[in-house]
Amino acid sequence: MQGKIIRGIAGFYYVNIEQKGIIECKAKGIFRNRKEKPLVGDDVEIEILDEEKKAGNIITILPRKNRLIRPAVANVDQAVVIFALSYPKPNLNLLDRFWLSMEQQEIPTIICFNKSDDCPPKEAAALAANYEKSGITVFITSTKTGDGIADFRKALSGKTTVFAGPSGVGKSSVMNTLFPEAKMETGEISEKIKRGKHTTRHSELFYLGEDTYVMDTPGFTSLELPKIEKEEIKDYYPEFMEYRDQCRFLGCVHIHEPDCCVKEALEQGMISKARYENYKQFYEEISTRRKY
Ligand SMILES: Nc1nc2c(ncn2[C@@H]2O[C@H](COP(=O)(O)OP(=O)(O)OP(=O)(O)O)[C@@H](O)[C@H]2O)c(=O)[nH]1
Ligand SMILES: [Zn+2]
Repeated sequence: MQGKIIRGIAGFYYVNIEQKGIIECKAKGIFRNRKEKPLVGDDVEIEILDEEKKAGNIITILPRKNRLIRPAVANVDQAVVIFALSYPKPNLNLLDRFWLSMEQQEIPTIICFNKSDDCPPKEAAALAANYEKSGITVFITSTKTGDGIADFRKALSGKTTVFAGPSGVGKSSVMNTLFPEAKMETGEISEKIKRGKHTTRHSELFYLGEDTYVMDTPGFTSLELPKIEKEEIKDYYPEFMEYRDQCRFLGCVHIHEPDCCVKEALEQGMISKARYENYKQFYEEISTRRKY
């Protein structure tokens, strides 16, 4: 029987089986011998030992698509970074950092700007456009009015998604609004998520029905840039792509070089100034970091 590990505590792994529920499993000795440790998010093959007690054994870990270190989770389909449109004011530098860090790990990332009820629609649309121009998917939502929730929900359906965002942007509210039935099934999802966040360090997936899983990560206020070369950062900016072959220098990083088409596009307003300024800052940050 096949399922997914949703949490692991003290040698027990809790495996969710579609239509059947959660089975408490032990990992058989073979894994310990091979130093192969099951991870939250792993798809596993299990055998049921006791139907009534819902107890079983993990027999095989199916091949992992990917794994994140922080939070520790396997088989992530995508990440969602949530910011509020009003309060706390969106920190776009942090947003771009997060996006860069996820993309570098090959995890597709989408953006959710919440609290649209508290922001002039024009302002929200302009902000979203900066990212959409770069080929990034943006959802604008409000848990107060329900704006954008149905579309956002579709984007999560059937996937395993890691949520991240600073404290107070409405992560718990969004999850509760997206999946009210999960709230009923699992008790207070927001309470559970909060508890997981503040009192324990282990990661936990929440099953929201129909092969849909989410994981909340602790609200972050800063984020170290991933370990990449400064010359590589530009490759994570899809909006630079169409210009890069036109720059005078091969391998132009679009900062100090003459005849740089990215800088020209910036001056003509084709590229978001905020995104570019963050790019420059990341470049400089990595340059100085490499001196140490
Ligand atoms: N105006 C407005 N307020 C919202 C919206 N969504 C959430 N809030 C409010 O924002 C505050 C924070 O919401 P939470 O859901 O607790 O935010 P969180 O991101 O989970 O916060 P942490 O648990 O601290 O990480 C609460 O007072 C919510 O009522 C929204 O769409 N519009
Ligand atoms: Zn250039």
